[in-house]
Amino acid sequence: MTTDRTRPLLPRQPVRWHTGGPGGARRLINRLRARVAEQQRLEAHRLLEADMRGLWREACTGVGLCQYISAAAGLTVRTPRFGGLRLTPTGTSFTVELMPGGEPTDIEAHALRLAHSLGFAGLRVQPMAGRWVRVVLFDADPLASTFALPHAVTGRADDPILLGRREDGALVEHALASPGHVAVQGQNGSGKSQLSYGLLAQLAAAGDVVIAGSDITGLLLGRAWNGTAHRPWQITGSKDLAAHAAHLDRLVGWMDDRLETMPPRVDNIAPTVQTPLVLVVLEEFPGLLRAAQAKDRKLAERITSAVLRLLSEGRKAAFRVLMLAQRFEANAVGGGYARDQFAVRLSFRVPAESLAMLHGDDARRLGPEHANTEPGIAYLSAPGEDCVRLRAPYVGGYGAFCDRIARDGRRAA
Ligand SMILES: Nc1ncnc2c1ncn2[C@@H]1O[C@H](COP(=O)(O)OP(=O)(O)OP(=O)(O)O)[C@@H](O)[C@H]1O
Repeated sequence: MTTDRTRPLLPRQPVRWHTGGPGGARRLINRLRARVAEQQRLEAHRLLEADMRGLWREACTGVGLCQYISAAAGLTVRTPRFGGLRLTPTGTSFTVELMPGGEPTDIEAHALRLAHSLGFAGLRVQPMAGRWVRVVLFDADPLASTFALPHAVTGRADDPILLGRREDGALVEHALASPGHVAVQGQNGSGKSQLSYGLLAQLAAAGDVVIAGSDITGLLLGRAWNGTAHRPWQITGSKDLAAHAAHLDRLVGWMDDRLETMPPRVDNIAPTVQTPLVLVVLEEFPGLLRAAQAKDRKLAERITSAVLRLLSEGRKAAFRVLMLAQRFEANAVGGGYARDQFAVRLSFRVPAESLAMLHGDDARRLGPEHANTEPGIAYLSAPGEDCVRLRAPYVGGYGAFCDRIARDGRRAA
């Protein structure tokens, strides 16, 4: 038997790598390089994660999203716990455990300032299982790019029309037949007209919708609608304000007829071709009221009371109001009661105070940033949509709107 001790000493052989020839050597080197690259990537990820964890903690403390805990060693700060960082080709996100008693809205409330502290343009919070949420970071505002209104039109009042696109890319729609008047506010050049062009262009062809209303500017309603079935129900211009009051009275009369002739056991008229949904558009309504007040106080009261009646009783009679104003101050739109009647509320760029006025105190935190937002970006509050930020579709210039109405506007029978 040969043991190690008895085995004859052989000359030392050089170590040989079994690489399978020159091609095999290249493969091996490539594998080693890939492994080194992967280790470097993991190390870089670990360092970035540690940086982000530190920044998150500092940012949360900075905005007051923290709890101070008194321990034997002194005062410590607790912030929502950073979990893991995820880097994908589509973006950066990380998980966070909410603090005891915390809600995702606590993070949303400071979204912009937290995102800026982390070096990003914005963030969104996605609830996960249990107390965990995912914080998704944006390099650029997802609503920064314009999107064109598709060429589709709705055929019926209960078909949804497009209001805009949310930050996550989902489309926000609204069926006019669903109960609820629509309020739109925004400073000059903030995007009210574009939104209105889009809404009216989508509805212009519907057989069971009449687009009526008052427009002192004569741009949204009026000339563009010549030859359509809608035009006789529209009044424009600022010369004859009494005509606006008379026209609104006429619409109230139409509503009253419907309420009086409501079939038994029915308390809500469903729009049909015979009893169409009447969309009463009030373009720059505070301007109409101001002009009427300057002329004759009684005229302003008459206009206010007609609009109040349309707002408070219109829903049952298939009347909906779309009111546009720079600011929805109570005294500018016919009082706080009038303002309360709007279920769907959209705010383009407005001062922070105006945002809270239309969307409630919860919207106050969004005010400073929204006061400088780009044209076309709005906050929407509606049943099922709690102060959602969206981008309204872009129709094009005024000419493009006129072309759409000329092409799609329902013709008089
Ligand atoms: N949804 C949008 N997408 C892209 N650009 C928009 C959008 N809305 C508005 N804009 C840009 O902003 C400009 C002003 O918009 P718009 O005329 O709708 O504002 P407005 O609030 O109606 O202003 P005013 O009260 O002066 O009539 C448009 O000409 C367009 O360039």
